Amino acid sequence: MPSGGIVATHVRRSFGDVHAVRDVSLHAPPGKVTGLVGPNGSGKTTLLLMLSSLLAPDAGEIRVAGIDPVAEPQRARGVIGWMPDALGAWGSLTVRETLVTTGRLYDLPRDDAAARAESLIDLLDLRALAASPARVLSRGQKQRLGLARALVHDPRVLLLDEPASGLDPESRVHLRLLLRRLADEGRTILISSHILSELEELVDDAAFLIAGESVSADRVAASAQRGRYWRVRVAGGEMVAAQGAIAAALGRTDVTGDRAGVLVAFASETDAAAGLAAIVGAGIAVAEFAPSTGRLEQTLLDLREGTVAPPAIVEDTQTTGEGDR
Ligand SMILES: Nc1ncnc2c1ncn2[C@@H]1O[C@H](COP(=O)(O)OP(=O)(O)OP(=O)(O)O)[C@@H](O)[C@H]1O
Repeated sequence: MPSGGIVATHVRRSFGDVHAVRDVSLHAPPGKVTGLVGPNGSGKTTLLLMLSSLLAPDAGEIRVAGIDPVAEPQRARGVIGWMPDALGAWGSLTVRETLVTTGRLYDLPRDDAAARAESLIDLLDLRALAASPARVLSRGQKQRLGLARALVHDPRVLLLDEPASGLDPESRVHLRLLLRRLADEGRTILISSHILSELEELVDDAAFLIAGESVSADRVAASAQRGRYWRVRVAGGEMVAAQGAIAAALGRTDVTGDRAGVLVAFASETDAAAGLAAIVGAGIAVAEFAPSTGRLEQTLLDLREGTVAPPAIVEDTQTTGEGDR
């Protein structure tokens, strides 16, 4: 069993007939931001609740910074910062009062709790809202308060459920930089999300959950290696003509397209590079050539389907490319 950070071994939890978590093993090491990736209902929140000592597993072993949250929940809570997907309770308390009260619940002396609240208000950019009651905050502002609350007792481990949801682009960049800094200080960070484009930019590594089961590292590596769709955008080109020209350049009939470009599946990056050379060699003015999905999204699609799944079509496939004219 690996030590340090978060370690789960064959963890299981059912609710009556619903097997929310069937068999999950994972390791989130200190100093890294680890993503917990899975479709809706795959058991992410149930697992996070067990890791954070708020729900008992039916079977399996959990260690968080070396502590067993089942045997020693209070000790575990002392090292864990938990941010649920929705900020619960205390709507009438202000942002400042929420943080001071949380600090007091973690046994911080009054002055320390007040000082900690002020530094977290600055860290999470909540100064203008410090005296506002929590109930008037927007979803994104509540997310920031939720993260501040999770950090009150300077935890070594952070468990974050959908932390980026509701954040505008600037706040997402801020979150990414903050989480990187917290990880660089040696903290263990586990973040769940099903919005993979958000997670992609935040995490060092990812653990995948499918139908309550963790996916082995070998299977994830194999899925990540498999082919994917690439999107080609031709400079000033008209889409239908570009699609035909690219199909001819590649000698293929399975080339499709959408409003954002022409879509071609390649089995590997090497094949994609050779395909790009063939397209450029045929005199086609390529303005963009990139994978049509992010790495995490592609891996998850592959794990679920067992095949290269076609990407989401941006708009109807037989567009005349009005935007290009
Ligand atoms: N308290 C509960 N009682 C009964 N069923 C539950 C309970 N909590 C979760 N479940 C069920 O367990 C399964 C896993 O739910 P969970 O919330 O852990 O998934 P998730 O991966 O976090 O989903 P999402 O991405 O939608 O938040 C779902 O089928 C859910 O309906």
